[in-house]
Amino acid sequence: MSMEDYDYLFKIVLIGNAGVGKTCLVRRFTQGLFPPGQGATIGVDFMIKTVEIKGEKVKLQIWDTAGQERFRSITQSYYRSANALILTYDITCEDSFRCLPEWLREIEQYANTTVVTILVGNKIDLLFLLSPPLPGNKIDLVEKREVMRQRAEEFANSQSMLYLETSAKESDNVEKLFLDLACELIRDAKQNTLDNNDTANAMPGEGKTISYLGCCSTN
Ligand SMILES: Nc1nc2c(ncn2[C@@H]2O[C@H](COP(=O)(O)OP(=O)(O)OP(=O)(O)O)[C@@H](O)[C@H]2O)c(=O)[nH]1
Repeated sequence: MSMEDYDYLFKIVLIGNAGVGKTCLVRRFTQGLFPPGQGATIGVDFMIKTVEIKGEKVKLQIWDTAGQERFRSITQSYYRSANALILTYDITCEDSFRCLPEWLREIEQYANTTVVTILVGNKIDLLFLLSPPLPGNKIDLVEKREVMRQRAEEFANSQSMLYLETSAKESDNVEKLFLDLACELIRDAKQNTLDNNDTANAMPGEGKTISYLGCCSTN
């Protein structure tokens, strides 16, 4: 691959429980669609999208991993070279939130110390579900959310992660998710060049912490 097509190349890996919407987030961002009847990912899959940020071409290599436990040993091997991880859960599924500490242990064990991690609560379009109204009744609004935003934000803060809520279905915050990550990675890369410190080749070690990331729009 020639360096001429882009200024930066970053590898982003999506992880999280099965069915939380990782594939749909990737498809929405890379292809602009919400795939109907999306089947479970087998092993890993990847897509590429090049974006332009402040006049610089950024090539994003996006790896979508299977959430199912039986693929864990395959997917773990993709953590190491990731520049960023998108840890995804489903805001309408408490179970997918409760598994987050388990995912964080995986990150600590397999990812690079310099990896940028963002927590994403997906499916915000399911916040309210319109149940079919009975004749003469008012339309019912049903709260589908099982994980309150504040709780998720507090968890993300405690783990020094950014937090974002998305809908792959309605396209809410999906562009923002990937573009903010790209901005953060560019900033890190520039900082590393300044420090003359090639963290891209850093080896994972014991007792890692997850690096804090600020967000493009806030700086
Ligand atoms: N309402 C709603 N449904 C979604 C959204 N994102 C994904 N889904 C649905 O959730 C189901 C699982 O989506 P996937 O993208 O396959 O989930 P995944 O996390 O990639 O699952 P694995 O590949 O098994 O790890 C599918 O039925 C999607 O249509 C969303 O933003 N809103």
